[in-house]
Amino acid sequence: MEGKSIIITGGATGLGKAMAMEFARLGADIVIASRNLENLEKAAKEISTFNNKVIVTQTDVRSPEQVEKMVRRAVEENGKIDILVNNAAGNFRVPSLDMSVNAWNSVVDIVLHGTWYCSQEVGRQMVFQKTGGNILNIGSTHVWSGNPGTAHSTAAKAGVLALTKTLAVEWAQENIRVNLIAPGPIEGTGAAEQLWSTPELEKAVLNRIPSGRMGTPKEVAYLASYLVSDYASYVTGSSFVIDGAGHLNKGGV
Ligand SMILES: CCCCCCCCCCC/C=C/C(=O)SCCNC(=O)CCNC(=O)[C@H](O)C(C)(C)COP(=O)(O)OP(=O)(O)OC[C@H]1O[C@@H](n2cnc3c(N)ncnc32)[C@H](O)[C@@H]1OP(=O)(O)O
Ligand SMILES: NC(=O)C1=CN([C@@H]2O[C@H](COP(=O)(O)OP(=O)(O)OC[C@H]3O[C@@H](n4cnc5c(N)ncnc54)[C@H](OP(=O)(O)O)[C@@H]3O)[C@@H](O)[C@H]2O)C=CC1
Repeated sequence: MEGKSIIITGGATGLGKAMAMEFARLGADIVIASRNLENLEKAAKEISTFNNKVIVTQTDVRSPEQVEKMVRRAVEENGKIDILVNNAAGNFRVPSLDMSVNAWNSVVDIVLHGTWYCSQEVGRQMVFQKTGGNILNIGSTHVWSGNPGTAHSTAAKAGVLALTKTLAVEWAQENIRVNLIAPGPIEGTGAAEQLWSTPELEKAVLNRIPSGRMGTPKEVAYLASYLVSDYASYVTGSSFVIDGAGHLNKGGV
């Protein structure tokens, strides 16, 4: 990945940070983008231990203007963009019947609209560069299994899956690959804080995973590294589940 310029939204924490660390270890220059500047700067220090260029940009992906600024900054600093990882997301548990309009909108805005704003802006830049490139979206297995309590996130991630397939077909002629990773529960992440913060919930989640454990951020980062690398040069429009067979487990008798 030497010389590659990579933007990772939500790159200061959880899976985003794990991907940023692994891509940096492999030689890439990294741009991490999210809202909390303190988190961004702390993560940048860790990522830069690999001696690469690490840029932070305080960006709310719900704002097309801020996304445009993020892309301009990445191009000014690195001269180009090779890879975008749409990882930023919001989620929390709330019964559908109690969910406020604002609660629905905040998650759909971050997950679906944010992914779209970033993809369109970066896609235009890649076409302008005439270099091709690739986009990796972070989805979720709950698109297929459903997940009571997170209707906003489930619906938005389903939109991201459909967008992945559509852009892969539309932008293949521009040599832009678009793929998706669908993780199941991964330990030590924002999802853990938001979705299984009590021992009871954690146990319920673990009980549904045939592999008997949650995934680790590094395991997701390794899959991401393959997908954004040239080893995956003929892979586009695909989604990759990484969940210890969790979404296949219907309980049995
Ligand atoms: C059995 C357990 C289930 C196991 C499942 C296993 C499968 C795993 C699948 C996981 C898939 C996806 C995972 C993830 O995406 S995890 C990402 C987690 N990280 C984050 O969420 C970090 C970022 N989050 C946030 O910034 C916030 O949580 C938020 C998304 C809310 C956005 O912040 P913002 O500042 O924009 O929003 P507000 O605070 O102003 O709130 C907006 C409205 O939303 C209402 N709200 C917020 N939190 C809750 C809550 N916990 N319950 C109910 N409603 C909530 C808030 O009240 C606002 O609405 P109102 O104005 O009407 O009050
Ligand atoms: N961990 C898991 O088990 C699973 C995770 N996923 C997906 O993996 C990805 C990473 O999740 P995870 O690491 O768990 O969670 P985190 O909470 O650690 O990461 C989410 C990141 O998104 C950023 N973010 C949230 N809202 C915005 C916004 N409006 N603009 C810019 N950045 C934003 C947050 O930073 P800030 O708040 O500072 O903006 C944060 O860094 C997400 O797409 C999630 O849906 C999917 C399935 C399972």
